This record gives sequence, structure tokens and C-alpha cells, in this order.
Amino acid sequence: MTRQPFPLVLSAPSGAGKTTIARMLLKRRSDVGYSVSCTTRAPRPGEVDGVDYHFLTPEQFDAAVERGEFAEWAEVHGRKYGTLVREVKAVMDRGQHVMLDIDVQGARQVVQRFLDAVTVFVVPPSAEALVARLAGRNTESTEMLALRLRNAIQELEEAERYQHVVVNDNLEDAVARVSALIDEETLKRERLPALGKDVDRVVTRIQQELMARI
Ligand SMILES: Nc1nc2c(ncn2[C@@H]2O[C@H](COP(=O)(O)OP(=O)(O)O)[C@@H](O)[C@H]2O)c(=O)[nH]1
Ligand SMILES: Nc1ncnc2c1ncn2[C@@H]1O[C@H](COP(=O)(O)OP(=O)(O)O)[C@@H](O)[C@H]1O
Repeated sequence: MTRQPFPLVLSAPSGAGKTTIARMLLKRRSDVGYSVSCTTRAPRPGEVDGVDYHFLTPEQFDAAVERGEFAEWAEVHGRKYGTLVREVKAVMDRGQHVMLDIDVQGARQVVQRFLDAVTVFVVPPSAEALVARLAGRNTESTEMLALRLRNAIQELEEAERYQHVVVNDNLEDAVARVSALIDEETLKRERLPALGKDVDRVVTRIQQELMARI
């Protein structure tokens, strides 16, 4: 239970490893919950509707846009993806930071809507590693692989807009780094103000004691 839950935006070019990092963090940290996005792309083998994504038809997606159900949405690699307002609210109502695995266009919308959002961009250690990881995942057709790699160039250009950039070379190190960032941001928002008040209280008491001695 976190007193001041914030949205944690995780973006990366396809294949850099952000979904892997997100899943590991969610297993390790009870103070972080996941916002399950909607998408019009087809499920990959092993992906579960309602767990990995809410898989919608283009018509269902557009209807949800019309009804104003998305906190943000964007077209990515030729498919639509969106964050449901109710997903974000449900996680925050449980007192958890809400992890958003979203693209750079979505991130721009989120930082305008949620001023306290923390943004993290995950980069691969090298171009070769990115290609090898994406190809090694074996989820994309040759055309989709090429499109995702082409889009990676523009996505990487957005990295400087993010508050934090994490290199996903060694997976454990990358997870530890994002976890440390969450701790740091929690500290800034929750413990520092409380510490400030504590110091104020103690200083006031000491001043009163000194005055009493004069
Ligand atoms: N704007 C936006 N982007 C999303 C959302 N969900 C996923 N994405 C992004 O869509 C892109 C494609 O995701 P996906 O099809 O799962 O492929 P992957 O990135 O190769 O694993 C990634 O950049 C995701 O971060 C969402 O709700 N909104
Ligand atoms: N640090 C890492 N070292 C080696 N392989 C990794 C690392 N992180 C992720 N991977 C692998 O790279 C592939 C792409 O990771 P994934 O999390 O699906 O990326 P993204 O969500 O950014 O598209 C997966 O097969 C994953 O197991």
C-alpha cells in the first residue's frame, strides 16, 4: 500500500526488453500493479486475453475511443493500443503504483494528463542486441520485424524526453535499476515531506527548550 501512487511509464523500442522487465518487477514488488492495455493486434501464442492485453476488434476499439474510455491511445506498428481509465484507477485505488507499458506517443499523453507520472525509457545495449532479441523472440513475421526495427529509430529519438533511461544489458541489473528508481521517487513524494515535518517539529522543540533556559 502506497500513500501516493503514481503512474510509472515504461517505454522502449520493440525487443529492448521492457515487457520482461515489467513482468519481473510486478512479481517482486507488491506496491506496483499493471494496467492491462487494449489492442487490436492478434494475440501471440501464450498471451491471455485480459492478462497480457484486452484483445479488441478495430470496431470495439473505436467504440471505446468514442465512449472516452481511454486515458491515452495511439497507433503503433499499424495497430491500435490504449490505456483504459478504469485500469489505471483500479490499480491506484488498491494503493499501488501503476505500471504502463506504452509507446512514446502514449507517454506524451500520459505526462500531460498525470503530472506526477514517472517516465522510464529502456534501451538495448546495442543495435545488434536489439535485432537479435526481437528476432529471437520468434513472434513477428519478417515484414513486422522490419517495421518494428524501422520504428525503433524514431522511438529512440524520444528517449531524451524521459526522466530516466535504463540500459537493459544484464537483465537483473536493469530490473534492479528500475526498482531503485521507484524507491527513489517514492522517497521524494512520501518520506521526504514527512522527514521535513519531523525536523521542523524537533527544531521547534529545541528552540523552545533553549528559550526556556534564558
Ligand atoms: N500508446 C500505447 N502503447 C501501448 C499500449 N500497450 C502497449 N503499447 C506499446 O505498443 C508497442 C507494441 O507492443 P506489443 O505489440 O506488445 O509488442 P512489443 O513491444 O514488441 O512487445 C510497444 O511499444 C508497447 O509499449 C497502450 O496501452 N498505449
Ligand atoms: N537483458 C536481456 N538479455 C537478453 N535477452 C533479453 C533481455 N531482456 C529481454 N530479453 C529477451 O528479449 C526478447 C524481447 O523482450 P521483450 O520483453 O519481449 O521486449 P519488448 O517488450 O521491449 O518488446 C525476449 O525474448 C526476452 O526474453
